[in-house]
Amino acid sequence: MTKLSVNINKIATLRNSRGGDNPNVVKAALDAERFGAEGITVHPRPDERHITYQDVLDLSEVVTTEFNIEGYPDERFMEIIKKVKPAQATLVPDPPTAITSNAGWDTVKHEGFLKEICEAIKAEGVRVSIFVDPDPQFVVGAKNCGADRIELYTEPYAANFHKGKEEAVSHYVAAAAKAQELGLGINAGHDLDLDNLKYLKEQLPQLDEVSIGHALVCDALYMGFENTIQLYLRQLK
Ligand SMILES: CC(=O)[C@@H](O)[C@H](O)COP(=O)(O)O
Ligand SMILES: NCC(=O)COP(=O)(O)O
Repeated sequence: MTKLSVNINKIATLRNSRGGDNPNVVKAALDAERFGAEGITVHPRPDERHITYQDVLDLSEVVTTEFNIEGYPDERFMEIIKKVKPAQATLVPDPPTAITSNAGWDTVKHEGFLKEICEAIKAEGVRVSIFVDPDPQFVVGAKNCGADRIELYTEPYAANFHKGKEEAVSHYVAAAAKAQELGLGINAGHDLDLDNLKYLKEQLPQLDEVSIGHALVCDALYMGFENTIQLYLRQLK
């Protein structure tokens, strides 16, 4: 079974745009869970452009499905992971100025750093997922770093889906096979949507979790939050 983790970053983007508390991210998370979401994902970035560190603390008090906190493992990220102890921490290599996540880790080059981070997070009883491009060498590297799971960076899949879905998904099939061989859990995320999700799931039936935010929130503007979450869940059945 592949779980749908709803990333609520963009709810916070809308809230921050007016400086108030509407929409309220805690309400959005609770509603998402009520509508069927099997996890809540947030990505507190150093500039707090959307999810703030206070949001993370507030959400940790109420989220009852899997809470997944994504981010670059700097001091502040590690501090919040140790304080909140979410179900999962997903390590992303984003520099502070990145407009969004645009690559996975080079887990070979950064093995020493990531190994220390994985050890520290796992010591807190938190599952560690490392965000990687669909390259078997980086999957092996994630295993060597001590990760429990990988998260396959699916922007290239989404970008090429309409040009040729078979070719676009082929790298992910190979990377997922390597992960399964190594006993790593398999997550996926970034730019997944109602067009490309079902095929990814069909080709990667062993997916543990997809985390989806931007397209889902955009779809919800037209189709409603509850209906949209139900539509995404149906792509995973
Ligand atoms: C790691 C990942 O792909 C998502 O968390 C992405 O980083 C979303 O971040 P933004 O919502 O800031 O675009
Ligand atoms: N890890 C991916 C994520 O949480 C959401 O990415 P996106 O759907 O906002 O592109």
